[in-house]
Amino acid sequence: MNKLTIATRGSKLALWQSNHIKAVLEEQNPGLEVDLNIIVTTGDRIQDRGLSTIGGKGLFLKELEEAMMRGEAQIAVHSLKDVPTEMPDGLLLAAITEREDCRDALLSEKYSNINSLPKKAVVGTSSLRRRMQIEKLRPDLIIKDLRGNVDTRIRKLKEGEFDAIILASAGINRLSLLDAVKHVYPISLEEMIPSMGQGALGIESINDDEVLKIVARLEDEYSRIETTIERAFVDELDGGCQVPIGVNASVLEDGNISVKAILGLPDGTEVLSDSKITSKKDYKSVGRDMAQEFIAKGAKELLARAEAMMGNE
Ligand SMILES: NCc1[nH]cc(CCC(=O)O)c1CC(=O)O
Repeated sequence: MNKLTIATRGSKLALWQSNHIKAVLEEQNPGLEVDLNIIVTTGDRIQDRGLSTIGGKGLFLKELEEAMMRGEAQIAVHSLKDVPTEMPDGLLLAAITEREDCRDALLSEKYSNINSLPKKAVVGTSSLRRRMQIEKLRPDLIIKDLRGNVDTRIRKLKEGEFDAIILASAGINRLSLLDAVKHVYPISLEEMIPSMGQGALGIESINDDEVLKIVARLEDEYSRIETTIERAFVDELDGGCQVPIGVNASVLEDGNISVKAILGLPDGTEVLSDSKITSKKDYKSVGRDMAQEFIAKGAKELLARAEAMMGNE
């Protein structure tokens, strides 16, 4: 094989990620030429409504997957957190890369962390998961919807529409935006649990031995273990990426795994959360087991109520 095409969205972050994988693949496979096929997805086109109100899974993937099915690309590079837990027939989540910082970050021109935000400060996020957790920490803040790609969100912060916004650290680091905003505060996992897969790239591939062999070298063992737990948890709860669920698994220095999860109402008034340390040998079952414990405590009912609230927003 001497040529491989990556289907990619055209946002700065998507292009950075795809170009990064292109560079790694070309380095690992001398003689291989990798090119990008840039495609506009439904998620990119719909900018006026909160994505959480549109519903539907995989809004950022559909057109990329269709291009792969038509043979116009062999792989797609995604932020793993945007990849639904169920893959379409014929396509595989062939590799999961080493994680960037998986935490969320608070960005502000005025305040250096969550505690120093004054009462009624306006915080921007369109993520129900982030909203739920910031409301739980600081019910006195005002949360306002914030859509758009990373650049747009930072511009709106700088224009003064918000006192602070929340973004994924991974996106900020990849786009070298640490200096674009005065304060970038990484929110600890104790304060805010990230989304499943946050910080990792998922390489989606056609089911072709030659392609799979090339892609397999992008795989990171710990990243696969951690995100397998996170994705199993969300899958068992039937949640997509637009639901208020935070879940994180982290392999610790001693080889055990710390797992934390939270879900509830987007206004933070009712949440279920849990954290545990588990052995690495249980990684295939721990996500589903933990989800079942949440379900026994009423998680499904809570998520149904969360969904009903979203519809009314
Ligand atoms: N929701 C969009 C999205 N998908 C992936 C990232 C960041 C990169 C990552 O988490 O891997 C972002 C931006 C954000 O949430 O701030």
